[in-house]
Amino acid sequence: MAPQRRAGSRTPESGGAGAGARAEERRRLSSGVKGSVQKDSRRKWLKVAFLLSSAMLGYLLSGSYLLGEDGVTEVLAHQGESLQYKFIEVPCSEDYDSHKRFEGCTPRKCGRGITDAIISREEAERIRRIAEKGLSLGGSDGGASILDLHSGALSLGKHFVNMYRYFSDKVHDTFTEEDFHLYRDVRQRIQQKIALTFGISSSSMYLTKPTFFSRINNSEAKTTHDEYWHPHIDKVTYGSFDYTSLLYLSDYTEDFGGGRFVFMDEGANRTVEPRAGRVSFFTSGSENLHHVEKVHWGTRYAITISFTCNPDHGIGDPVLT
Ligand SMILES: O=C(O)CCC(=O)C(=O)O
Ligand SMILES: [Fe+2]
Repeated sequence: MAPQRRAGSRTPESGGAGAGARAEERRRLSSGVKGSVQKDSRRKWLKVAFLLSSAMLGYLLSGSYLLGEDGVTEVLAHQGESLQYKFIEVPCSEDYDSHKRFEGCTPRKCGRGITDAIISREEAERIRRIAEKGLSLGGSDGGASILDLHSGALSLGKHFVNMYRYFSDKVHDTFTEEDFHLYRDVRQRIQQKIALTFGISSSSMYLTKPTFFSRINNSEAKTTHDEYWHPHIDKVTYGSFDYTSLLYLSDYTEDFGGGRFVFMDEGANRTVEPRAGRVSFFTSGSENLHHVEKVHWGTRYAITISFTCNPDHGIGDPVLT
């Protein structure tokens, strides 16, 4: 080591006064060695700490976890991955206690599921075309337009119209029976997946309203109906919902930027990146508080299909009227 080499070159003495000098030199050498050992071990620890923190940062930035302003952001489903099935159980909130309970349907098990395996990309594209056709009749002045095939509600400027009445002459040229069959088929498959996941009978749950296509772009909001980004609880917002499902009809980062779905948990945001054909479903109480990020560019299409346990709040599949 450099200090020893330097000291060694300066120790030619022997015996007498030289002994004291050597003792002094040994002490100096020994303290030099100790100092250098200490420095060495400090360096080693610094290296270990650096490697550990780099590994941690790498992990956090690897795409599954990111540190955001509100703590940790975890991606539950990346747009680029095809997910067979993923389920995350969360404790049920007490929200269901303040409503009439329907044993065998009202959630006892709560959580979130995501699957890319029950609706194909081709089917998603066909459904998206239904949305495009319908919404081409109207559309909001702001960034969020909806079309509800059941009630006929369609965004038009700053309001809604009943498409079946307002565009009665055009509706039959716009949609086909096949479109409505596809909706029913998709609704049934999602309903079965939800029933299987939560251990309930598919026949104990009913489609409920509103059930709607959404089209979102980055136009400035003109009315509160355009403000889709607020955190909310579906059971509070929509009343009858017990199980919410979302079928995505376009792709995050390919068709639009922003617009991820975010579960807002204490200390963590958990996101679902939209992917055409991806179904995300969850129990509708406050255990699944969520919001949609603002869309920065492009156009985002999705459809909300939800279910209730209360037969009085059930609706039939949309029909071409
Ligand atoms: O489009 C989405 O991802 C979510 C929409 C939503 O939260 C809702 O319809 O209640
Ligand atoms: Fe919602």
